Amino acid sequence: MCTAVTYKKDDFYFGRTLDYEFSYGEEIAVTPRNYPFRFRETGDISNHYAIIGTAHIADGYPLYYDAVNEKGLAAAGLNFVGNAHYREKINGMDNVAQFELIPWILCKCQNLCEARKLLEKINITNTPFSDKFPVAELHWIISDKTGSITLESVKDGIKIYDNPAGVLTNNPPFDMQMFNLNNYRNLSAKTPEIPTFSSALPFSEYSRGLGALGLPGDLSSQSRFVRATFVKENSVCEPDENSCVSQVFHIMDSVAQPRGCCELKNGEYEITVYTVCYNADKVIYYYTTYDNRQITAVDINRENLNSDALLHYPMKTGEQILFQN
Ligand SMILES: C[C@H](CCC(=O)NCCS(=O)(=O)O)[C@H]1CC[C@H]2[C@@H]3[C@H](O)C[C@@H]4C[C@H](O)CC[C@]4(C)[C@H]3C[C@H](O)[C@]12C
Repeated sequence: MCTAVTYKKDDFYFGRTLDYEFSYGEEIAVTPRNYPFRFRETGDISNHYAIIGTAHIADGYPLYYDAVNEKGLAAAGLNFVGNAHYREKINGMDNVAQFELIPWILCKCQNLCEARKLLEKINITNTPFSDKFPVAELHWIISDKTGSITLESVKDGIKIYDNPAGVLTNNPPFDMQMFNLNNYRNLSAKTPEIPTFSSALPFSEYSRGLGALGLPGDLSSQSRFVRATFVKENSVCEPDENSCVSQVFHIMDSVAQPRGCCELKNGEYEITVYTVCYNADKVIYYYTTYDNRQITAVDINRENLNSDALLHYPMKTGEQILFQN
């Protein structure tokens, strides 16, 4: 399972948890403006917006899972198993392989408005990167400070939804996730003053937090969608950078997976492998990993963005505990 969340304060933040039973060996990859991107069907792009994100690097190519470009446009791919459906090449369309989608959008578009326009002719193809990598069944959230959209390629064709929640998890399709929120419209951060259940019974306010009783606490995708949306919508924080970064990690912690609670058929456990929070305005990548809870950062502005050489930083995965005595 995975969850992506956006957060707007003075700056715009974009975060995601990557939940899985193993790691593909991801790194923080900075693609500078002159790195030549070779797209299988739409040609080469040798000059583009610089990109920072999480990627598995294969043969010198960044296979991005999530990323933001230097203009503040962000995107993330999340599992959409059983629903994602990609096609063969179609003449007259922009034929983009599933693994090319994030770089293709972030290379070309500086904001969500441009991304919407670009996606008008998209056909996501089932071309694998190589024999080593099966095509990943994903759907995507694409966001900037003005809002978010969800992109799904299903049997019926391409679906592009406005995403007013600014949240994405996994199955079911996005329109069903949004509809399901209706079932939780009574939830509140405040405890209701007057019980609506009955005026004849002696209800007591025996605990704080009663307003959100019924918020689903499990790890299913639909429950994480509701929970992340509720926590995000009720989130309160100061506008400075450290407070916002901390708050976005808190929102994502509300849907994180501790080892042991989600056992798979093969006896393995799904865990939150890493959590990333991008400041999309300042283009800084903040992350934690399952075993390294200290926030670590990579700032794109410290790199030579006019270069043509892909840069990558391995994630720091070991716990860093600060002893105070
Ligand atoms: C497994 C990841 C998604 C995690 C997730 O959504 N988990 C939820 C599980 S579930 O639905 O609830 O069961 C996805 C997100 C991005 C994916 C990677 C990116 O798409 C980049 C390449 C694409 C290649 O085709 C396959 C390898 C790969 C390196 C992908 C491996 C894997 O499918 C990743 C890492």
